[in-house]
Amino acid sequence: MTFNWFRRPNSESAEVPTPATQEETPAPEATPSETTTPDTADLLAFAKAAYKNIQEKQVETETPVAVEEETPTTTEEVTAPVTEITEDIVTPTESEPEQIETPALSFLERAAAEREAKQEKLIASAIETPAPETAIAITEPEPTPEVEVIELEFDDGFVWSAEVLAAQGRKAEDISIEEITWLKKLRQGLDKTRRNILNQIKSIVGQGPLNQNAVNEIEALLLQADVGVEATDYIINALQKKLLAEVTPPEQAIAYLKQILRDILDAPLAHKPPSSFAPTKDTLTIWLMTGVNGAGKTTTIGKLSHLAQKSGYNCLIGAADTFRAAAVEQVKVWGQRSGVEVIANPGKNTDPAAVVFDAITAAEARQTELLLIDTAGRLQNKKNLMDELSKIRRIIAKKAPNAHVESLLVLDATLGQNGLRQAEVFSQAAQLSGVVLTKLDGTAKGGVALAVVQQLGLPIRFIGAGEGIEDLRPFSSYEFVEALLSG
Ligand SMILES: Nc1nc2c(ncn2[C@@H]2O[C@H](COP(=O)(O)OP(=O)(O)OP(=O)(O)O)[C@@H](O)[C@H]2O)c(=O)[nH]1
Repeated sequence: MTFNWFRRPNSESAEVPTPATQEETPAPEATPSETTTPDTADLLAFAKAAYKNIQEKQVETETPVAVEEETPTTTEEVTAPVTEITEDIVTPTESEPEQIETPALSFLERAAAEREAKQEKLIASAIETPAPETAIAITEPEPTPEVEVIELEFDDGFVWSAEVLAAQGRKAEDISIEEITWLKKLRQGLDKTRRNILNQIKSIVGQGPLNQNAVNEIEALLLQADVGVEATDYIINALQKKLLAEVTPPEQAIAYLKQILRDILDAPLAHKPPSSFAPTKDTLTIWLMTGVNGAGKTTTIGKLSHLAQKSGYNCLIGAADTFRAAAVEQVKVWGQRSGVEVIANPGKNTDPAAVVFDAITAAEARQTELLLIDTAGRLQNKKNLMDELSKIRRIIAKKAPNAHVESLLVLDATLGQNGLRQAEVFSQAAQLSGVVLTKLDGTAKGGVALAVVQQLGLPIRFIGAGEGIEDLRPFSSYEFVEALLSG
């Protein structure tokens, strides 16, 4: 059965109820790990049962259990599109009615239908300037992405990951090797932040009532972890309220600290319906991917398209970062790797809105459920960026009025507070609805996640913890905080 990562039981968008998540926790004393987690011996038994179950499944299927690929170093080897269609794009006019054919046809028939549709000039759009180029390239993916087996090991990381899943009410028989592998990666990725800074905070908080010195120390450590001034103030105030007033046993104090961090991370979702974010089957969802060059936008699009494919969604990529020539090539490489088609316009200086237009046409013809759109990371100035993004939004609103649209900002965690300054420009330009935090592996600035949420008021939707195609998953505040403080 296909495992839907976007609706994973312990992710925010889950539809499956979790018996003891942080949202349902009335007080810090009753966090998942304290209420539902059995004692250590039981947890070990749980981990062993999960391990045995995964082993048995592996024997049954005799197929590789996880995917991991080398990041390609050059684009040339794989960029040649399998199919390239060159055609005239008839510039749509404002006055003509919109008619889009979405038949279930073979690939060639669909391509012909698209051509015909355009030739008949039946498509209206909000493109203000005509698309200068006259060719659309559809990079068809190779049939199956490469796979590589990941060894199943019953090690410390496995036990920790199983414990985190157990604490969220998961059953040993439902746990997959991929979930374990991801949690191990997350824990490893946050290792530096945890070791350098948060372990010290944990030991101070665990020592009993906070005196002023302890408060000052915690404050300095949080700032070092790039938690940011606002989130640090919030944490300190909340800790002081609780820990100055009462004598709290160390475990409870730490549980309280974890609760505070989760509260910050979950705050932007407080008034949202739980399943509002995951793509819905049989309807079109469009995610506009924004962010400065180098943040990991292209890589994220590749990883998301792979995740969408394996979660059972029809996915398509629109290469609308036409500002930088190499960006289109890079996105094509990722399309090849994840087995997802890329809609691009091969000419130079093409209108990104025209690419979006073509991508939506293709998405409608192919019954695409998730369309990922790459956008330019750098334009001459903020106004250009705003103009371009709003033009893209207008095209989407006109051409796909029923699509569910989200705008995600890709942020490089290693930049810490500097990344946030860039983020503010995008948040003014792009009507952002969430953040993808990349490169959490190997940085000591993992605390920036808290700053992002507190300062931008945006939820983190995905996190990246490595360069491989499997190294990005939906964000879970519970798992993140556990990896940060108890990994
Ligand atoms: N360690 C690590 N590296 C990452 C992660 N995500 C992306 N990268 C690396 O960051 C670099 C930049 O990623 P890109 O996806 O090319 O970034 P971009 O934002 O599309 O930038 P341009 O390609 O310049 O437009 C690449 O070397 C990626 O492999 C991550 O989660 N962890």
